[in-house]
Amino acid sequence: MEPIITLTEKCRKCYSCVRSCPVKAIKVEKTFTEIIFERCIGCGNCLSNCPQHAKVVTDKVGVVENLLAGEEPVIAVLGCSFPAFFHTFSAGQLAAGLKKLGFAEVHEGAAGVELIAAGYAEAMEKSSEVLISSHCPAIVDLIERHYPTLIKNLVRVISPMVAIGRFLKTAYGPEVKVVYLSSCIAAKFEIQAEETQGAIDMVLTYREMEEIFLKRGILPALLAEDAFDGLEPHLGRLFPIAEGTFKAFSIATDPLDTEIVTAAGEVNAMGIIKDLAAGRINPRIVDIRFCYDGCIGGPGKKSELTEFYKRNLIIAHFKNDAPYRTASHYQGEQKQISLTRSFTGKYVRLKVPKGSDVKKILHATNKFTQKDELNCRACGYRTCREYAVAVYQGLADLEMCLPHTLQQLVEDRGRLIEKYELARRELDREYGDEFIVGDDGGTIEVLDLIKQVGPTPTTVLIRGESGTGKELTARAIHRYSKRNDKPLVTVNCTTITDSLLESELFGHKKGAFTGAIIDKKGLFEAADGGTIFLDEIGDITPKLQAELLRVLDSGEVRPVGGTTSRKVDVRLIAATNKELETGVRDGWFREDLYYRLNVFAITMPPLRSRVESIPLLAHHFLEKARNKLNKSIIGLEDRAVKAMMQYSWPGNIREMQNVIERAAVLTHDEIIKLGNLPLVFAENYAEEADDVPDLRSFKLEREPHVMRVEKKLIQRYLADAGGNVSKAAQLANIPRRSFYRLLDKHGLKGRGAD
Ligand SMILES: Nc1ncnc2c1ncn2[C@@H]1O[C@H](COP(=O)(O)OP(=O)(O)OP(=O)(O)O)[C@@H](O)[C@H]1O
Repeated sequence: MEPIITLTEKCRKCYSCVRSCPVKAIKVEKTFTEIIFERCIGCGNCLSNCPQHAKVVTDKVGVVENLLAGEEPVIAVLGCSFPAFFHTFSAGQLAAGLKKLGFAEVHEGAAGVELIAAGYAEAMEKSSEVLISSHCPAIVDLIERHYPTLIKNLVRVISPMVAIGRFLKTAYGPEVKVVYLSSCIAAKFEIQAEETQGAIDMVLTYREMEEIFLKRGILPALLAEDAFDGLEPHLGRLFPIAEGTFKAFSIATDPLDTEIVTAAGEVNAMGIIKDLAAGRINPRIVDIRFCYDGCIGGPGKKSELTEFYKRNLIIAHFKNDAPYRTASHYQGEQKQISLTRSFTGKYVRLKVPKGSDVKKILHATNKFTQKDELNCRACGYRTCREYAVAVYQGLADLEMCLPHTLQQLVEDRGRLIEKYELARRELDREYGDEFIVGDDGGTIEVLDLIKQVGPTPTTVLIRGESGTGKELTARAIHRYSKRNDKPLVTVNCTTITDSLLESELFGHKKGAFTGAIIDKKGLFEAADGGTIFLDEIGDITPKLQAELLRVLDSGEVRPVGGTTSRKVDVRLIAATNKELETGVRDGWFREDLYYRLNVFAITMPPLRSRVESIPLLAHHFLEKARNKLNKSIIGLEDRAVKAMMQYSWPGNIREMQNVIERAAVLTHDEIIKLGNLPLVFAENYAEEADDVPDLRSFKLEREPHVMRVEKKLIQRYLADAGGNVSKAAQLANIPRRSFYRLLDKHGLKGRGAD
């Protein structure tokens, strides 16, 4: 099983892994991304950079627990960077904790560093080639899989981990199981490689080890120190820090030396590998580690600690004496173990696209000219061309191009709005007739104008507040015209973005702008022979105003990006709820276009000035709602109609249509009542309706009742007080003088104080 797996259900295709993978070993599937292991170098970038934690280390905790529960002895080897991870207790306490878990012995991987030091010294002495250190498994994989020409430069010596594994299996016996603890993910890949397998049985990250301690309730900080086993290392302990390799291998370095070079971290490592592959540099030896800060910065590191602090921890461990108890089988003359290894070219050639293939993919993501290639890197590739190649090779998909996807969204939105408008009009047509209802003076005047201008080719400007019936009027003009067997194309100038509107109206040529994948005809051409209705004309940009004027004057349209024009025969009807005269004065509307449009103007009166038509309109919309909702509603309550006549209708006829449809939905009766209308209708109505009783007559009616009750009360207080006025006033809790006044008012008499 591969050491890293993708939890496909967690992957959200954010492309973080694609962006962070230095060798583009991530394949984009339909709903998740996947590692291509033939290309993967095990650097762990995809693990550390996945915000969803969808890329995870394959769980080996259970496997190690099973080993510990088995018959064979299990040895733990601590990678050289362990002091920078397990820093809250001593090395001896860590050894005690591991033994408590059931490990037979605990060794330091630093001993493996010292086992291979001689191999490096020999290579330095004998080789005439540039040497590249081979202890970092990510670098070995990088060279084997991506820079095979550098294989000859790799030092033919095994890594410290493999060295200690081979040593233990020789000295202790082949039955022993060796578990290596490390911050390195690539080590998990290394133990599976053909050239190195068999030395180590399992690699666990420090984090996984921590998990086992927690699971088993072992707190090393509370344990007494125990001794390490095996060979006690010295300089090998410095191996995980920058330049530590040379120190551990006893190779003298100097900062001014260009012969002995160190590089750590992805950018530096990739840079130096490229330099070496291109033959730009020729040092004697290069020590390369893929992780920043060397092995103390591996993917399984303690990220809350700084590099400096971790360095200090490594140096402190180097200087301190950890307890050691070296068994006899590790002492004296060592059995010979093989420290050399070979390397294999594992380069997988991906299919190379032809120039035309790349071009096709670039076109599919709206890149027609060099300027369109933004090289924004949002897809994770350095250039649009590299990305196009990756798409060709199946490593990337078209959606990964962010500017293209955003553009696509804008266009889809425009198309959806257009479709919505069409559907809305279809519904209007289905559920309502096209007739203009109303018998008030304003409506009759509008109908007369429609009849007059309809049959002519004259441009018409329809003005009026929103919802007053401008579009309905435009449709009526078209119906009265000689073009009524040809299309009426309606365009709402505010629902389409400015940039799209020009191409929507006049069409565009392929490649005219990002997104213009094919030639497209405009709506003027679609309306040829018929009528175009431009709603909300006051909202178009000055640039479009100029183009529209040109089309009206010349009767020719020129597609965006085109060089030739085409004659069209289109009648224009425009509508606006804006004060175009103010626009001309303030400069946002062209004067010449204004005069060109204002040849024949029809102004739609607001509903509040068509009060006489409200009952007619109300019944018209009730009929429409009844059909639409399939409800048996026979009429409107008088009070509801009166309330509608008192209302000011800021949203005009459209508002009325909506109010009645809503009331038809709400009512449980066959009649729409005042209570079915929005509250504001009832509120207005209560204040102004004429069947509310007159307040003055109410007062007059009330008075005799009040007098009768008042007289009875006074008589009762007098009776209770035995006729004594002062006492009666006290019982009534009013001043004596007031009580006398009430006695007078009702013609009663009482006694003075006794
Ligand atoms: N006189 C009328 N008779 C019947 N229905 C009408 C009348 N006037 C408007 N309507 C209806 O009211 C609704 C709104 O009308 P329309 O869309 O024509 O208004 P508009 O002025 O173009 O609105 P906007 O400026 O918001 O686009 C439509 O459903 C229309 O059928």
